[in-house]
Amino acid sequence: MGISDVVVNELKIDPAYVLPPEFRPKLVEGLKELDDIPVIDLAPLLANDVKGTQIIVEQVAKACEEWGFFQVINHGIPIKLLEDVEAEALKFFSLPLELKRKIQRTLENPLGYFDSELTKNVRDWKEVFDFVTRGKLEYAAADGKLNVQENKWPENPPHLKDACEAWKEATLGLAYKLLELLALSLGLPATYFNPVFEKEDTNLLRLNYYPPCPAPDLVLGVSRHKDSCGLTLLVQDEVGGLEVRRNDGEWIRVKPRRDAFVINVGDLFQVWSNDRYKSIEHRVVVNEHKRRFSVPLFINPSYSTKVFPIPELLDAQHPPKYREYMWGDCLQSLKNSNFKNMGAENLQISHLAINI
Ligand SMILES: O=C(O)CCC(=O)C(=O)O
Ligand SMILES: [Fe+2]
Repeated sequence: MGISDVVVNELKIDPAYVLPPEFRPKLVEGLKELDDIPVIDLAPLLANDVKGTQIIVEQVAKACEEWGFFQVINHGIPIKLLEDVEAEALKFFSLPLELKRKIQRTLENPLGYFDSELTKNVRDWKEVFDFVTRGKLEYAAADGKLNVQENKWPENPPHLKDACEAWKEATLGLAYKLLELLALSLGLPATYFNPVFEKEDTNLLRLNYYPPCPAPDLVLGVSRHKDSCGLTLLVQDEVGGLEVRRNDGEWIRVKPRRDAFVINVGDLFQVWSNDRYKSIEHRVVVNEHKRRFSVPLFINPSYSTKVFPIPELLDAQHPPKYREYMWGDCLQSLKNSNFKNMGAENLQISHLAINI
């Protein structure tokens, strides 16, 4: 029995949470807070200032090339909407487990409450509540059968749904503005991505609740991963814990800002941009004393969307680096691997890379 096993036993932590030593977080020491991810001020965009918006587009391009992550401020979304979501979420996550499990995620329907998500086959120190922004997911499975997965709202607290719906409306508006900035930053027409996301999107909104943890050096709130989606818009509370892997391999803590959204491009933008933009690994460190909340919105296309490098960005010097894949396959693989240990990685875009 190793030292960490003794600690795990003494702390009575389920070993399913405990990371292999090479993936454990370094706490405090080694934290590079000075080198923070870029912060982009959206005020000129909201004021329809054309010149100012052009500067934002350039900032977005640079941030996506260098970091894959940035924060936006002056985004126009009232903080009150977030406070309402957090207050209702706290009421929900404080309920006894058996009540929360009434709307538990299942293999058939991945929406609702879940406290046993796996990332990289290790259990995350978190509880989540998931819902899709369309109210339900509807798609034809591989055998042609129609699959319908409806949102599951708890009876208690009664206002969770209203608070989440108001948040959803506001953040979807911001997401569409960001998609336009991303299109422009790649030299494409502003509305290039709209058709991909307007029809039958599979957007997911998640409430992440990270309880205090007696052994934050042995576990993670979310293990290292890349978001397979198009775009993630995330708000976090003041506790902090989100870490982003810089291109030299160093983990950088994102300084929490109440007035900001943390934005990252997911795997879809890496493939569409043919590697110009990178989907970056990130993880969540938990806190011994404080609980933490975060609310990510994952912007996803329709189930049947075919994903491949954008032809306008390719030429003889820039041949495609990825084979085409269907977004729905990715979604399915992710759903299964989050739910149980498949003994292998879920579908990654690196599996689709063309070796040039
Ligand atoms: O809680 C956070 O800050 C990040 C969560 C995350 O990366 C995810 O849910 O994909
Ligand atoms: Fe993530």
